[in-house]
Amino acid sequence: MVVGKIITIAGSDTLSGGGVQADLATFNEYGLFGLSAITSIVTVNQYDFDIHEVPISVLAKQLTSLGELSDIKGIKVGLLPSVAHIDLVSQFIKQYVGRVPIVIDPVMAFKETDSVNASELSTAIKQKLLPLATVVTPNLIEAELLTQQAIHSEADLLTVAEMLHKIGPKTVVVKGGVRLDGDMASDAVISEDTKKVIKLSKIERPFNNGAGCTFSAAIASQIAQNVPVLMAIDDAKDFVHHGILHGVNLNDDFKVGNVWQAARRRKG
Ligand SMILES: Nc1ncnc2c1ncn2[C@@H]1O[C@H](COP(=O)(O)OP(=O)(O)O)[C@@H](O)[C@H]1O
Ligand SMILES: Cc1ncc(COP(=O)(O)O)c(C=O)c1O
Repeated sequence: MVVGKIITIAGSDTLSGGGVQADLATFNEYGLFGLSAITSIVTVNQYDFDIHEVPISVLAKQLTSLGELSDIKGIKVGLLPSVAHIDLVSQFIKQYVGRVPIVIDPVMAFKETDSVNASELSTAIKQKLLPLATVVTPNLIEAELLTQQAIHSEADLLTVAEMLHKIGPKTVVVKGGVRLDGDMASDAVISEDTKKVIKLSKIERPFNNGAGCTFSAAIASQIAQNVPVLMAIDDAKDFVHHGILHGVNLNDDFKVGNVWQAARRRKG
């Protein structure tokens, strides 16, 4: 058996909740070999975090290395810290469009990102990345930034997902997650012939750092291996649910712990 190769282009999370670390762990669980280009290094403690951008020339060299590899099965994109990073990654993934699935997780909902920067990033993501995407997976705040619409209900999730679908991605998943009120973690799914909300019970233990990265990496892993996209989304939801349920406590002071990607396999 030959193991398939998949690429993540994302930030490094020093505490391994999200980012490249979550993506690689997820790819491994789905039987793929993950390769990575790092866009930024995120340092975190319980009070704050900082995004240290990787210079554009260094990201370009990583992408050149990855571009020389054969038989890539899919690409997942996470945190891109500036418009210049978005431009470069957009150029890179254009060569793969129509050949392999491309999953874009438009990571922007860092509290420290000021609104000017968020609005610049959001405009660039809409123009340069969403039209290239097989699947795009914004969380509630990112979907609000991308559409300038407030989201308060499942109906709102569906409305903004439809707005984002018109920009060009084949499938849109807007994640309500813990941010939407209610007992359920609900996500809206829109594609050409689908309009639905998927939901599982909301887990109260706050071990969901990395939930979004893990969810989109799980979708990418499956569609890279020809699983139909709607089945891949349902399975990714189950995968991340187990990961939150059996998440990793960092220390007693941290309010949030990490998703554990091996949870479904190890805990069943
Ligand atoms: N506490 C939770 N209980 C159950 N599912 C959750 C919980 N938090 C997030 N999810 C689910 O995990 C996935 C990732 O969502 P979310 O955490 O909103 O993304 P992000 O990490 O990008 O903010 C979604 O399917 C969401 O519904
Ligand atoms: C590099 C990086 N990307 C993305 C995220 C977002 O993670 P999540 O999956 O919780 O949205 C984080 C969070 O710490 C991160 O450090």
